[in-house]
Amino acid sequence: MSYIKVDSLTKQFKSQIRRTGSMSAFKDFIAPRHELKDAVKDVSFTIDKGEIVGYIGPNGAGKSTTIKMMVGILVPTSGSVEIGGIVPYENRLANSRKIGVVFGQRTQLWWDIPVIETFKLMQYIYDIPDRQFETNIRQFADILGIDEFVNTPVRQLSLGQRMRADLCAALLHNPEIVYLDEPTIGLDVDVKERVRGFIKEINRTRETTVILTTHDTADLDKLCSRVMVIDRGSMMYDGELSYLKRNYSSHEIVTVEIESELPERMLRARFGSAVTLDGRLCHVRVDRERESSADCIAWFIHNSRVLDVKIRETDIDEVIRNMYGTFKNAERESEAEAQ
Ligand SMILES: Nc1ncnc2c1ncn2[C@@H]1O[C@H](COP(=O)(O)OP(=O)(O)OP(=O)(O)O)[C@@H](O)[C@H]1O
Repeated sequence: MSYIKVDSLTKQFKSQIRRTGSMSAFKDFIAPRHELKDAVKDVSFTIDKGEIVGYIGPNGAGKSTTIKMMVGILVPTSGSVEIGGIVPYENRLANSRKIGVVFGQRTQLWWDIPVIETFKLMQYIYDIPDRQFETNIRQFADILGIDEFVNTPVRQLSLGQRMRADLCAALLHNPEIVYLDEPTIGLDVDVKERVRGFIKEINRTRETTVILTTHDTADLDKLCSRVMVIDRGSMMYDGELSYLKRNYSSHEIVTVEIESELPERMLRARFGSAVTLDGRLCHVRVDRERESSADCIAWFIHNSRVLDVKIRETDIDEVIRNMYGTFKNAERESEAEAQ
């Protein structure tokens, strides 16, 4: 049976319509006009216990609004949410014991006190037994490497240190679900890896359900096999990440390091403007409709001594743009057929 059930969820916000023309500001002040906008429109999905699901979409798509209804901060205009038998916005206290939340751009830690004191406050608020508290701190400190700054006041932490402390704080009470909003934004590569490793480990060992919003393709690759894509409030896709990438990723960037530089003329003759040169590094934008990365690499191997090869896939925002473009074209075609 599904652990999270979201059914026909809709949230409308009232926003003011601004007039234009003479005296518009005055008219807006005297007689404001409003309209209702759907931030989330008829969204339905279910999630099983222990799943890691990526919830992705462009800015303003409706991700945070959905999450806010799932954590109980916002009440839906219509539709429903049920999490482990609890309706979050009707029973916020019971729901808050089940969930942990991390927002990459904000912190829930107390700014002026050392990290460990913040953790102790969490222990008090959630009434965490000493043994659980100590075991968790030890385990989280090991994976996240927080020992070195656990006595430092939060305001003196770097972004990467703060994010690790935030993750730790959000999981001390053993929540059944964690909502992670851009947990790796702005972090360096090592810290990103630590954070991803931690999320994976918590999911594997504790069966914690993870709902992750991110614009970082690597987060999705490393953590989620299932993604839900929302755009303009509506669910566009719910399924395998691999399917999405296979079908809507238009290109890859192949970077080849060669032992000695090739003549630019020769590279242009083969790849045209798709190649960018950076000394012995050649970056080629491979259009997947026209050729494969393997063909591109084979050409370099044939014409030079190749030292290293890296392939970078299309980022997730572009995948979504491509998907959205395909849907729009299909819509236009079916409208044309109907006429
Ligand atoms: N309190 C509010 N009042 C009015 N409109 C709002 C409110 N909160 C969100 N919106 C609008 O609802 C839409 C969805 O916003 P939401 O924050 O859910 O998007 P998002 O997908 O989380 O975007 P981002 O990736 O930028 O965080 C946007 O058009 C936003 O302007």
